[in-house]
Amino acid sequence: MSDIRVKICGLRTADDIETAAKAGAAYVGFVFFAKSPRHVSLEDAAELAALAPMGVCKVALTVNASNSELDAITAAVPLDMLQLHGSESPERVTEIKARYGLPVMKAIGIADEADLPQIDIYSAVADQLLIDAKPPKNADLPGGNGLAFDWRLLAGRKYWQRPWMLAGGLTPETVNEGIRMTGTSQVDVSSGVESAPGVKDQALIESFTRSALGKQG
Ligand SMILES: O=C(O)c1ccccc1NCC(=O)[C@H](O)[C@H](O)COP(=O)(O)O
Repeated sequence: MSDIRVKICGLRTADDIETAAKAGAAYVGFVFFAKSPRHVSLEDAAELAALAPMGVCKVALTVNASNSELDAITAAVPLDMLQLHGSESPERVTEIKARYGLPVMKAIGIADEADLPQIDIYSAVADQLLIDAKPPKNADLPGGNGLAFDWRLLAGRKYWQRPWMLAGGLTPETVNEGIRMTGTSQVDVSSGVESAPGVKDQALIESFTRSALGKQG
C-alpha cells in the first residue's frame, strides 16, 4: 500500500470519477470558476459528487468566492473539503473554515524563493496547503495551467506544519520525480491528465495515479 495520496482536479464526467476512484485517487476536485474549461454547474457537481465512493475526498475549488457563492456550493454539493485558489487572506481562510465547518486547503503559488514565506503564513490557518506554480502574469486562470515550478525550492522542506500537496504541471512521466525531489506525500494534477483543456483522458488518469502510487502498468 502506497503512502502517496493523489488528487485529480477538474473532473466533469461520471467516467472521470469512476476512473479516478478505481485507479486509487484519494481526492477528486470540482472547479467552480466560470472562466475555466473545467467549470461545473452546481447540478452537475452534485451528481458527480454522489458518484464518488466513500473514502474519496470531494473537494470544491473556488477562487475568491463570496459567502453567497460558497453558501450555494455547500448547500448543493456533498463535499469534504474546500480549496481556495484565489488571493484569499489568512483572515478569510479562518472565516470560511468557521462558517462552513469543512477543512480548507489553501493554494499557494510559487515562482521563486520570495514566495516561500506564504507557506508558513497559511500553515497557521489552513488545514492543508496546495503548493502550485504561480500563474503567469495575465493568465486567465490562477491554476490549472500545466506549468511546473522549480521543485528544488521545496527540497529538504518535507515537514511543513500542515499536510500539503505538490501541484503544477505534473504528468504521468514527471510525478515520481516531483515526489522524489520534494518529499511530498500528496500530489495534484489537472492538465497532465487531459487530452484537451477541460477534457480528462481516462488512460492518463490511470497512468498518473498508478505511477504516483507505485503500481505496475
Ligand atoms: O483547473 C482549473 O481550471 C483552475 C481554475 C481556477 C483556479 C484553479 C484551477 N485549478 C487548480 C488546481 O488545483 C490544479 O489542479 C492545479 O493548479 C494543477 O494544475 P495543472 O498544472 O494543470 O496540473
